[in-house]
Amino acid sequence: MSNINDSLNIIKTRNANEPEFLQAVTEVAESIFPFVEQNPIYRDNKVFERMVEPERAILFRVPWVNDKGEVEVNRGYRVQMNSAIGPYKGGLRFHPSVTLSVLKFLAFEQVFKNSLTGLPMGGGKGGSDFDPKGKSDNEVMRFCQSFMTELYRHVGADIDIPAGDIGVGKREIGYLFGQYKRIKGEFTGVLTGKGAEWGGSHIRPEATGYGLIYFVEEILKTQNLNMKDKIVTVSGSGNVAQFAVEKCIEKGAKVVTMSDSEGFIHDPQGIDSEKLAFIRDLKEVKRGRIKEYAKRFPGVTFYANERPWKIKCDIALPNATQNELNLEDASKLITNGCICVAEGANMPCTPEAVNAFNSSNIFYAPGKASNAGGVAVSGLEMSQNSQRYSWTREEVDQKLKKVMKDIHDICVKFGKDENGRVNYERGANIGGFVKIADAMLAQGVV
Ligand SMILES: NC(=O)C1=CN([C@@H]2O[C@H](COP(=O)(O)OP(=O)(O)OC[C@H]3O[C@@H](n4cnc5c(N)ncnc54)[C@H](OP(=O)(O)O)[C@@H]3O)[C@@H](O)[C@H]2O)C=CC1
Ligand SMILES: O=C(O)CCC(=O)C(=O)O
Repeated sequence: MSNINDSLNIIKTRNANEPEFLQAVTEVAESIFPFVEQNPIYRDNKVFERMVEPERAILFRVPWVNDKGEVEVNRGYRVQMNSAIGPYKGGLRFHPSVTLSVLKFLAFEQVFKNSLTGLPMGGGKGGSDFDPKGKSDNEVMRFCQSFMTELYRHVGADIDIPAGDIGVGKREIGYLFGQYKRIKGEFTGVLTGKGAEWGGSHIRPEATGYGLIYFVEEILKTQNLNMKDKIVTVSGSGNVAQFAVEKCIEKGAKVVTMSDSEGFIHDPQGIDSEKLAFIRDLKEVKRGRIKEYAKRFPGVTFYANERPWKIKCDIALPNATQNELNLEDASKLITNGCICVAEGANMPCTPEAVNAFNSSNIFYAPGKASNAGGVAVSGLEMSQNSQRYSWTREEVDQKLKKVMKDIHDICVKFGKDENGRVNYERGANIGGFVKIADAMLAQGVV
């Protein structure tokens, strides 16, 4: 029988040019290999070796015409990673940093995350190196139409159901959906994150940020703590960050930072609902930069090209992008007495930072568990679309809370050590793995 560590070496050689993908795979491998060794049926059937190979990865040309009448060409992708427990499901990212490696890491994480939600969803991810920043609505529309003109043949309500991610929000989902409907001549739930008036679920825009805070509350509960009066640092100012901040305010916590790719603002008075409304308008309508906040509100400092982790806090929520919190940042958080770091973004903490957290008293929640609320409500959107029915805000919110609590329970079940301390990283990785692995075993070597 082959040694699972030999397999990791083969995976590293085969994907040598894909650093983000290897980072995600190595992180999972380190948690699950001891478990796989104890359960040789997974090792002998090469379940992990199969899981790291996408079922397919589609790469395509996306030509479009800008407002000056010039032709532009971008690259589009869809990575269909694993369909053992349901159709492929995962977001689309439009950002200049998108590569096959980035999308493979995101698709791989998505497989585990979707499994943790308890809903029947496989994992995938897609996107493009297109940058929506600075583009007109018409340019974004033409790009989305061209993107879907190829993507439509690979997706479908029971095949692969994309959604939003960085650079893809309600506007882009609308243009993508419109083009799919025009080409196929059918109104189906092929995308999630749709407007509530045309098939979207209530609470989907809020779900990732709200779910993150529900998960943090579950962690705090284990220590008889809650969110009230906690100082929170947040990175990002997009979808996930905005709704995480909204829920923190509702729970009585004080959020003192937000950021974008140009730097972060520190508001020692705290971001209240009125200030958050300013940020929402700035980001969703004006599509402006976070530094405007420091010009608008007194007592606020803008730190250009810096990240917020040096600011003292009880809870840190990295909600922007991958590898935005490194060992130096982690050491600062530990020294400053932070209690909990919960990832709203996918893989925002480097492996060195994660190891530092897990060796300290900080509770570290990996994104595949703590940010799963978004895709969970996407799964609920799919159910509502299938039934041609729509649940109320309250109903969806209750279901979201239950999913986040259940994920917390899974992390405790698989992550508790002999001293009773929970390693959420190990818990999420093993908990996510078992369900997919068992489905793969049941379905034979495919
Ligand atoms: N939307 C969802 O439902 C889910 C999202 N996630 C993850 O959450 C994270 C944020 O996504 P979302 O809020 O949807 O995306 P948005 O596009 O709405 O917002 C992204 C935010 O992160 C900042 N950002 C993006 N790239 C960088 C970078 N390279 N350096 C610094 N800041 C950056 C953006 O700043 P700027 O505007 O300057 O680029 C912006 O503030 C991602 O990791 C995503 O994968 C996870 C689960 C679900
Ligand atoms: O809602 C979805 O399908 C995707 C959400 C997503 O991309 C993610 O969880 O990272």
